[in-house]
Amino acid sequence: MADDMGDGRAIRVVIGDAELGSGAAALLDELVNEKVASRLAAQDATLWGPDAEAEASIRLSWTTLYTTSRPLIGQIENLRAELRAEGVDRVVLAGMGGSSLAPEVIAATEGVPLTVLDTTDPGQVADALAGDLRRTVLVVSSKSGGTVETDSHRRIFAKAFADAGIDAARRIVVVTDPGSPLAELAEAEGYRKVFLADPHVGGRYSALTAFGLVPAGLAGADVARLLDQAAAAADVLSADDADNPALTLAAALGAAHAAGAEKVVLTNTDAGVPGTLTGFGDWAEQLIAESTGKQGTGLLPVVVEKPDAPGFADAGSGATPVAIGPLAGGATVATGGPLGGQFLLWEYATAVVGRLLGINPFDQPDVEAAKRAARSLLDDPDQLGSGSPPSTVDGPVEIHASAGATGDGGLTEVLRDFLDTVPERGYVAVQAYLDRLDDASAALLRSELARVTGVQTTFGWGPRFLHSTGQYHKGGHQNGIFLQVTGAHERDLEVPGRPYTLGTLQLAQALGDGDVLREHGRPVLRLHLTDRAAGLAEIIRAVQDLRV
Ligand SMILES: O=P(O)(O)OC[C@H]1O[C@](O)(CO)[C@@H](O)[C@@H]1O
Repeated sequence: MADDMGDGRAIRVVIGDAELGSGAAALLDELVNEKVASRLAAQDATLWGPDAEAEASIRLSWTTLYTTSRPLIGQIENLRAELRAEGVDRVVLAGMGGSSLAPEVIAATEGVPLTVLDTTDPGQVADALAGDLRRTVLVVSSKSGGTVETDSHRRIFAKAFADAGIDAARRIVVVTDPGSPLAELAEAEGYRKVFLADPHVGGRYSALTAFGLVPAGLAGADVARLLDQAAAAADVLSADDADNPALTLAAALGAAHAAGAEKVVLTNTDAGVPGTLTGFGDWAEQLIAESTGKQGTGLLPVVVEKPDAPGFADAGSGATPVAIGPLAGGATVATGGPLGGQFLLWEYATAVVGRLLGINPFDQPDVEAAKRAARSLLDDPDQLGSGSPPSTVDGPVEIHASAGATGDGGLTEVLRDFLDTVPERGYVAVQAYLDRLDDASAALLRSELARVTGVQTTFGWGPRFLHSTGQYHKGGHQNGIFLQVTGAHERDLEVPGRPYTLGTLQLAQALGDGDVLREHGRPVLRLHLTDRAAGLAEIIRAVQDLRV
């Protein structure tokens, strides 16, 4: 157990299962003897073998961010005070994956309002635009400076500010890497402020860089405290000691994987308690999936709603139920401690799991394929159309069946055929290219499908998941089946300066990723909702009918 962290909660990892504990103990000895923790803290790029060394040598600065990010605190406070003095107190963040997941969990955990745009759903973006623009600052966050979703949001908001008679340049703040196209553009456009992040930290390890701290800090989160929490955890996480919580977590997950448990089911076991890490699973999901899901191996994170949700206590031998919070609800592993410390805990542990699995935890080789496929569809709008014609229609649901699902019957039959294709120890992935606020009921599909099938089931909002579990779907264990849900748009939005609308981009992303998954031999079923609310209700009913 680590030292107390000042707020009464220490960074800790507990293994609550004897068999898993003994498997982990052997790995733990190995990790301690090989001095993996101290070498990681010293940013030793040789830890993942010669193939990963070049990339690792420019990806390890996250181990000392609790020190190197300190100068940001004053800059964020000053900008926040300036904006407040101008009556600007609504923060909208445009950013995908590592450029939005950390600030979202920081803001949610601290209870400060932050509107996150990590979607191409026109309705969701239109709702964000409908907020009070006079009080709004847009933070545009992108390491590469070339992410299409984020660039689209910037274009849409810049025009909306201008249309409302607001000087857009004064309302756009940029976080990016030095020398990126976005950094250049921000300078050319005279945007209010550019925070240049440390380029030696990858997106999913960037929680404590400007990517995590600027949007959350502008929204009112106490980012200095976050760095204090990470600093307080640093010594224990870098110690070559069997009590090191990061080594314990890595050894548990590594031992579980070696025993066939390639899925990690995550849930909060202290939801509702003050200080609980709200939404932490979604951040950890990207870290784990993009870091480990490659070369046909990896850990598949399955984020579930609560400890008694299907897939957790009944995780089965193919999955490890991990509690974020106290060991409860059937969890075999639990992690505890404040947010800043847990960011660092999971980053250390994931990097160490990468070494145990023999992969490079700092690249994402399969993400680009889906981006390429979407781009080629956007370049050829004829091919895109509204997608190929449905194989059949059941009320408000158009069924686009592929291998394994005949599409001849109604929705229930099609779903039954489709679900029959899941391999033993496989998983079902629900991918909803919808509005995560207005179409929130889509998320019920995860628990309903998991309950009916008894199979581990993930849920992701598209295109957000493409920057998270999307890597694992193509690069990890090839035993997933994919249920895509797309929907008609009541309203669409032009992307200024681009020949496509947001709705077209959203559809291209769904179809493009579907094509890539099929190329990998994976079954894909797309259900298109001509009426979103009625269609979702219909799918949920059809899933429930599978029980009989
Ligand atoms: O910050 P960027 O460059 O816009 O990238 C966003 C996300 O896209 C990815 O590069 C690939 O999905 C993630 O690793 C990253 O967090």
